[in-house]
Amino acid sequence: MKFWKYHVNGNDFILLESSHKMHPSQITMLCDRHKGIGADGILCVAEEEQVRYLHYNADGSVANMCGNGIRCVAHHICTKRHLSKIEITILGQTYTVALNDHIATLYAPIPKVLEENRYNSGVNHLIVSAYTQSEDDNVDVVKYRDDTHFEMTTYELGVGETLSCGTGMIAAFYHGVRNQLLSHMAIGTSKGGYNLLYLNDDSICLSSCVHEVYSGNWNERK
Ligand SMILES: N[C@H](CCC[C@H](N)C(=O)O)C(=O)O
Repeated sequence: MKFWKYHVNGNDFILLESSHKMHPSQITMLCDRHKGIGADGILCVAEEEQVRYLHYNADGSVANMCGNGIRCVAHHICTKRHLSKIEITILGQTYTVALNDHIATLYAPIPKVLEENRYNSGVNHLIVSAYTQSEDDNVDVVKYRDDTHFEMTTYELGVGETLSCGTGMIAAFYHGVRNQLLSHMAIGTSKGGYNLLYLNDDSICLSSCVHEVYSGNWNERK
């Protein structure tokens, strides 16, 4: 089966044009960085009139949303269909992504505030200043540098530490704005690179470069 390898700021994915459910053992094998292709997750894209996709974490679990993965899907489809904007559905929720050259902008709804430092920006994020373990949340260790800059390290459910996280960026940015630590536009940096974030009346824009690294054939073994 043909696959494409994508990343946004080092959060990397194997993209498959397939609507078949995958078995966890196939997922862990493909995401294995020594014995497989190697990735933080798999994006299974069903190309109907409305583009839908499923996001699998490297451990085989399903993620409800991924701010970086959805921008890789958008890049893939927009490039193929010569579009500059697309709507993509993941588990019944539809998001808009715009593509300008290789820069993808996700228009995400304002995160739900679950607790003072817990948000749902598609998936749950706990915003902390020093690492704490959580079974139910992605954990973002955030340092707010000044009112337009913050730095973040994310420990993701189903993956572990990643080089960047889109929904984490959105949650950390919104937390910063709510607590008067950030203005309505900021740059969020993680080990893998940076995003530009902007707060509108009813959405948060998240912009960064998407990279298609290579494509190849996966030899499915029985
Ligand atoms: N890397 C993703 C988040 C995936 C979250 C996932 N690991 C989970 O909650 O299961 C992002 O860019 O938003």
